[in-house]
Amino acid sequence: MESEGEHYDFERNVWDEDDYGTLKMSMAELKQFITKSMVEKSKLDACLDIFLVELRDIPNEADNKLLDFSGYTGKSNDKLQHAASKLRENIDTLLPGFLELPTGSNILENEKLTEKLRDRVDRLGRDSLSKSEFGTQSFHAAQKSFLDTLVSRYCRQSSHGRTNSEPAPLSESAFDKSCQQLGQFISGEKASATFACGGSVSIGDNLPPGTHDVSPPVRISWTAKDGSCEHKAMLPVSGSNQLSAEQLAQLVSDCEVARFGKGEKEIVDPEYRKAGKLDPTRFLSSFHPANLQILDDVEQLLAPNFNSLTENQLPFRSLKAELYKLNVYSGPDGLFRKHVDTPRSKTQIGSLVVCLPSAFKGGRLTVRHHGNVVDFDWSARSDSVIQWAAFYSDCEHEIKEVTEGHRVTLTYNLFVTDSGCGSIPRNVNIDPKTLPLYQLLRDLLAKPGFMKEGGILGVHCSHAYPHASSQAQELLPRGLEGADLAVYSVLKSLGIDAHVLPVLREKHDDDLEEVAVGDMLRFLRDGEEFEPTFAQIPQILPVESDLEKYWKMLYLSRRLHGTRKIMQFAKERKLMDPGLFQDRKGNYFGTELHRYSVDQHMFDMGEPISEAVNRHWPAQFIPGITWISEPLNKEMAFSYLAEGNEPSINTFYSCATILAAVPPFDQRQPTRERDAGKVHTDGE
Ligand SMILES: O=C(O)CCC(=O)C(=O)O
Ligand SMILES: [Fe+2]
Repeated sequence: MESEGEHYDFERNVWDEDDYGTLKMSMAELKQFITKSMVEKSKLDACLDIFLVELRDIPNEADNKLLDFSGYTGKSNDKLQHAASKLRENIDTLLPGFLELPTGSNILENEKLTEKLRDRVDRLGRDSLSKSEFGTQSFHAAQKSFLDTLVSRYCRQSSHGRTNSEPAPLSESAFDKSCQQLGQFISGEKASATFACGGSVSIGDNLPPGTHDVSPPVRISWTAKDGSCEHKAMLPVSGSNQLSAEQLAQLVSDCEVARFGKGEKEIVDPEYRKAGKLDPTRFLSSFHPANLQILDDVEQLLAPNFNSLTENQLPFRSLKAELYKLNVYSGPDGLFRKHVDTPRSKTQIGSLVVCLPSAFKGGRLTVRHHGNVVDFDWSARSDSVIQWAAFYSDCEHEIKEVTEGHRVTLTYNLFVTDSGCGSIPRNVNIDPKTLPLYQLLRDLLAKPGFMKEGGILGVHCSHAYPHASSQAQELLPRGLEGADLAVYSVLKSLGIDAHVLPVLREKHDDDLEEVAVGDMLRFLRDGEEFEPTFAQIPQILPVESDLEKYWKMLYLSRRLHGTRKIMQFAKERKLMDPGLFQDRKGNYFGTELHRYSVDQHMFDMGEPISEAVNRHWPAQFIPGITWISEPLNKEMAFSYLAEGNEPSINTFYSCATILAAVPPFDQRQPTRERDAGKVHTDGE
């Protein structure tokens, strides 16, 4: 590592204390030169790849020697010539003047071009040119979506006459502030992103045993006020059923006046709380939140186990709900003003309110936490579904006036218990719109300046998951917890393509960086031109027939060597905002949640990381990510034996991330108000 004050010695390609006069070129010129050179290289490679894919499908007598043109005879030769003329046309389109060929001459006899073709074949590796793989390599949906986002951002930024690196219209500081705000919201033990959540369950008759997401009508029985007899009611009250309407009225009249705690005392004050109550000693209900997975959902979101995991283990924790009261808030003026519930014990973490199906108007529940607000307005569907909300104990909340009907709720105190049994991940029934994060993200995406041309948002998972285990594919994203679950389901509900993917923790390619930065520094000092070097991950992209798009895909998936060092150099010499190179910085993401593997073969110690990644851990390089949280929980990704002075084991680690492809502003879905509904977090 270089410390402050050290400098780079051009001649010896090392950093030392010597100083080095004035620079002939600026960082901006360096960047421009590199971009131009990489763009040209990508354009040429795009033309060559498209040609090679065509060539591969033409029968050739010179077995497998793709570039031995004498092996193509008869019809094959016709096809070859056709492919060649297309190659020529493509090169003339993308790189006019490059070929310097007289019209009519044969492009395949051009030395410069055949050399480039041979280089390209070598680079791709002869194996990958074998029929089955080259050009048709199956591409994961996630990779495709991120590549598309990158390409579209690149096109839109260049067509607006700005360079890639200039800040988007939202000023850089405003953008950073938004991201910071988002980051604070989702990290930390009691992240604001998850202070409350809610959902709904529909009602059905004659359900098969084992139904978890639909509830039968709810039966309630209670003792009369004077204890003389038992009454029963069924909710919802069906329209024409006079009898059940009377039963509901009976329930309301059998309630006692609800009190509330003020200091040490429990008092009655209809200005502050106007409601009826039944204590659990007086009633029974057929409803239990555990039967409908409500408790599991709440547990996954509000009570994940923080930082208490050993590697590769499933989190165990459990949430218990204790029935506290049945309450009725009736029109025209039932209400409960702002208050915080009194925790019943140290292990209580929150409250659960379940609103039984009974028609009413008004009665909105508002929950607040550190300046964030979530509303639960249940009136619209109050007659037909069960609706619920859960929130942390320290949240202030209130119920606005019920203007008509009866708002019947069951309230529960939520406790955490030390151990439970590991739960199998499943679909979550929480409505993302009820999550505090929903509003924040929706508002952010509604700003034209926020990622105006689209972009990629990266969030490191804040909980530990066995993301490199053999069960990882089944576990995630369904088993996401707390803030991670909130981020993922809110993004999805806002129409943003999000995926849980591993990101490689990198060791630096110091040798490569050193050589590459030497070239860059010589350019700065003397204006000496050079060929930028880069890593290519994945080695082969699916060859696009859309030439424009394909070369851009190649360009953006190439990682420039020397980026890290040149940024450091610029920073030390205060040359300019090293952010100019920021958009070339990026990370390697697994194409899916790979299972940890060990390769028994011996490899060269000094081999570039990209080679190891291409061989062991199918990945994609994604530059210019906007990270909004720090990496926390790493797991081993892959290991291999490396041959150096002594053989050693080289291990790479990865972290689980949620990666989101944010479309450009004009392509974002306007957020329609949707019904509170089920969110599938199983991928689609
Ligand atoms: O019914 C509700 O929505 C909340 C009730 C409540 O806040 C309470 O009982 O403490
Ligand atoms: Fe309350």
